[in-house]
Formats: sequence, C-alpha cells, structure tokens
Amino acid sequence: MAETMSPTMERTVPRVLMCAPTFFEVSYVINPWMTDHVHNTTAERSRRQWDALRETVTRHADVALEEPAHGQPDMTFAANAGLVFGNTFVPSRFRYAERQGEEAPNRDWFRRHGFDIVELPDDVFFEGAGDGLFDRGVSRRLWMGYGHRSDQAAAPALASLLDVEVLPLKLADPRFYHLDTCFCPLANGYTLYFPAAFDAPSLALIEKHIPPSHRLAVHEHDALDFACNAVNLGKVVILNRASPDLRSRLEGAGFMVIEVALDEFMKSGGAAKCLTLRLDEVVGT
Ligand SMILES: NC(=O)NCCC[C@H](N)C(=O)O
Repeated sequence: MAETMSPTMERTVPRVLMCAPTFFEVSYVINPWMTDHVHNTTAERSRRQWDALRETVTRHADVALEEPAHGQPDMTFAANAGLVFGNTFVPSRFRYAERQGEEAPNRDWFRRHGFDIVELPDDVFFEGAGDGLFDRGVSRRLWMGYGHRSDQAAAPALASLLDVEVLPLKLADPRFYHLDTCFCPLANGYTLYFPAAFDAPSLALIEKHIPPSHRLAVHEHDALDFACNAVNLGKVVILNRASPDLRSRLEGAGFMVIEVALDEFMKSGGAAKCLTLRLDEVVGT
C-alpha cells in the first residue's frame, strides 16, 4: 500500500526527491573531488547549504524527503538512488562497496511509495540518475554515461527494461565521473555540456542529435564549478554557480538562473542536480 502520493502524473508541478545530509561527510575517496577533503566538511555548513537548495527547489516543485541512513554519508545525493521513468523505478547497483548500503533503503522507499521496481542484472553497475538523463526535447530518449561508475552493458539492459532509446556516452575525464557532472538536458531540447569530458565518438553522438542552436557548451571553469550539475524545473535552472557569460547564454535561451552555493557538497563530487531526483519523469510516446 502506497504511503503518500501516487506516482501517476495528474499534476503539472514537478516532483523531486531529496535526502537530508544528516550523515553527510567525506569519509572515503571514490572520486578525485574527495581526495583532499576527507573529514574536511562541517555538518552545520552542509545543512545550511542543503536547506537553501531545498527551499529554492520547493518554490518550483513539490519536494519529498527520504530518510537518510546512518553510515551512508553519500545518500544525500538522491540522484544516485536509481532511475525513475513514469511509475517504474530502476534501483542503482553501485560500483563501490562504500555506497552499496544505500541500495536497500532506496528500494524500500520507492516500494513504499507505490513505484514498480524493475531490476537490472546483478552483474551490471549503474548509478541511477547520476548516469541516466532523459532528454527533455525528445521523449523516450535516455542519455547514459559510462566508463567510471556505470557499465556500458547497462545501456542495452535499460533500453529493453524501459522500452526507450538509450544513447551511451563514454566519460573520458575522471573529474566528470557521472554524466550529470558534465551534461544536462534542459527544457525545449537545450543541453548544457562540457565537451572535453567525453571521448570523440560520444561528442559526435551529442553533436549528431542536438542541433548547434540548442547546444550550450560550457568552458572548463564553469564545468569545475558544477554548472552542468543543474536542476531544471520549467524555465528555472538552479546551479552552484554560473559565469556571467554562461548566465547570459542561459537567459538568452529563455531560462532563469538561480545560484545556490553548494561548495560543501562539491568536496564530495556533487552539487545541485545530484542532491535531487525527479520523481515525475514523463513517459512520452
Ligand atoms: N554526481 C552525482 O550524481 N552524485 C554525486 C556523488 C558523490 C559521491 N561522493 C560519489 O562519489 O559517489
């Protein structure tokens, strides 16, 4: 029996899942951002930044909260719980043991909230909406990052589980280890991305499918500020920081840019987008 909301799409207000950073810290190193930051975060600052993000997202979406689990410091990165598509939830299978303890509470939350749980094969790593991003211009098209965390084999598996087109992108730079650190589909088919994070065939795939007028390539300084790790809710784009140049290009494309400082989470390799998970990814035709 579902505890609260139905995952069907009767409302137009976006729905977003977040998970409080109660147990957040950098206590291990599984990406290059974490290297110099073990035991170098403060609970008060991370809570304040996360609260600011939650309040900002709440102005543009309904926010549901998942209870954080003790001993799982990265669970606040809700994007990595799994992939939502309509009423279906595909749970992540984390590459590193440090995060595998998040899998059971995530499955439990989605089961309690009425989603159908569909499982990838046991031996395929896939890190959810960190590496799986639905196109917002073409329905039933999933961009999938692989090479650091998720396996390439997740692409055909997801295509058949969800009956969607999956376009796999190989991530070439370890600083951009999840697709959502360097690629962000936006409303009306715009896409924010950092070209140098991809290998040449993957960049060609992006350029083949997204017309130049809708490609918003960011410079390295914006990429390193996690500008591609953005939450897009209608016309609103919420991100850690955008340079004046990027801000004016986004505004020129019709978006309203809101900055929320999230440097405490960047020490762990995440920012706005990773701290959220859309619960209403629409199933188009
Ligand atoms: N990029 C994301 O989707 N999530 C950020 C995850 C950060 C975490 N420390 C990790 O390395 O898995």
